Amino acid sequence: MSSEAVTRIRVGGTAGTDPYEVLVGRQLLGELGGLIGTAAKRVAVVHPEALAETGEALRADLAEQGYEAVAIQVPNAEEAKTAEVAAYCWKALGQSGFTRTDVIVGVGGGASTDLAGFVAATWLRGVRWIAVPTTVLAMVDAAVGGKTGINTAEGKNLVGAFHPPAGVLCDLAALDSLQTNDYVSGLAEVIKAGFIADPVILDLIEADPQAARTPQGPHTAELIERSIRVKADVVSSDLKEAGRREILNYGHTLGHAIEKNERYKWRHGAAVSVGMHFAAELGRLAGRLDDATADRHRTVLASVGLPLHYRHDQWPRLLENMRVDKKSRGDLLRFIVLDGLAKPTVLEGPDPAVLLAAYGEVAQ
Ligand SMILES: NC(=O)c1ccc[n+]([C@@H]2O[C@H](COP(=O)([O-])OP(=O)(O)OC[C@H]3O[C@@H](n4cnc5c(N)ncnc54)[C@H](O)[C@@H]3O)[C@@H](O)[C@H]2O)c1
Ligand SMILES: O=C(O)C(=O)C[C@@H](O)[C@H](O)[C@H](O)COP(=O)(O)O
Ligand SMILES: [Zn+2]
Repeated sequence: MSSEAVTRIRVGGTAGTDPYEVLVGRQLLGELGGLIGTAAKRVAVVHPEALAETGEALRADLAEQGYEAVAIQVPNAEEAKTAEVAAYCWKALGQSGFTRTDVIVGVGGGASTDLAGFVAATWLRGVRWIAVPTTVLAMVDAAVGGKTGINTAEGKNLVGAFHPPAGVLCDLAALDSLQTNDYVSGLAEVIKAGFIADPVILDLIEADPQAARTPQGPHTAELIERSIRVKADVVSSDLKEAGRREILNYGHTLGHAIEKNERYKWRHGAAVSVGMHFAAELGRLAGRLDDATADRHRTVLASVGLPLHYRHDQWPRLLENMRVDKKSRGDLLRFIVLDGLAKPTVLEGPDPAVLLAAYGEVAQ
């Protein structure tokens, strides 16, 4: 992809939802004014501490364009996804007289865009918002599809709303300042998209895993765009997770349980990586998944430096945590597993002995 090229990926527009575009390229912030539109008087830029300069530059730019622009700085990472931080944002909006025609811009990683989207979904029962994701994970997954939310003491993303953005601007230049572990964490969702829908993603990573770990890798834009297309396709057909959208939860049942167990100090992608390893072993032991595809999980995840294992003594706590997973129905645990490469399906109420055996492969 040349530095000038912009890829536009359409999302939604079905079943009464408004369509929007995900733009992938460089120097995309010129698109922001058009997305905000002329009805808005005020714009709130929600950004994490790590992007204080970016947030302020955006605010100043919007102010120059004539908007009453405020920057709302929130904590980095999962510390932003709390009721207290949401309340802080509501207060800032209230104090600036934010009305239904005004617009929120959520800048940052998935934690920031989840929070900003949730604040947009709840303020005045829903205002327009635009996502400016700045991590791989937020570009390929969190900022697309309208799942917004925060965590509670009882679990991950337990409070939230489906509230799609009006547009998503993925400026690849933002990735240059990411720490390596944050970059790599995002690759877990890229690899997820590979296993559930687009195996070319896996081929591209396997061709040069070291290059895939950096924004300078030759396939960065293609990996990001392919993953976005997977997500866009799924959420366009099932925005509110009535069925098919559950496949995007591959690896997340155990992954979210690990995140809660670690008090959200692990990156989401790292936990999902262990969760995908577990889901692969579960699929294998349930007689669904062939050995080669199950083994491929270990090799491709490990090749980019993602974790495969978790503490052996934690199974009872993880099992407890998994009960509040959103795919659970009553006491029935439900997992996404693969029937084969790119053939995701639901495994309902697996035998507890099979679950334990699958965890045995992951435990260390
Ligand atoms: N809504 C969804 O559909 C969806 C999908 C996947 C994940 N998520 C959520 O996304 C979150 C994880 O997102 P993440 O992996 O982006 O982590 P993150 O948002 O926690 O960001 C990681 C760290 O990088 C910093 N950062 C962000 N952009 C930066 C940049 N360009 N340069 C330097 N530092 C930067 C952040 O401030 C943070 O400290 C989790 O809360 C997860 O639940 C949501
Ligand atoms: O968009 C979805 O749907 C997903 O499941 C994508 C996941 O990567 C993401 O982590 C999502 O936030 C998990 O949703 P949850 O409903 O299990 O909280
Ligand atoms: Zn995820």
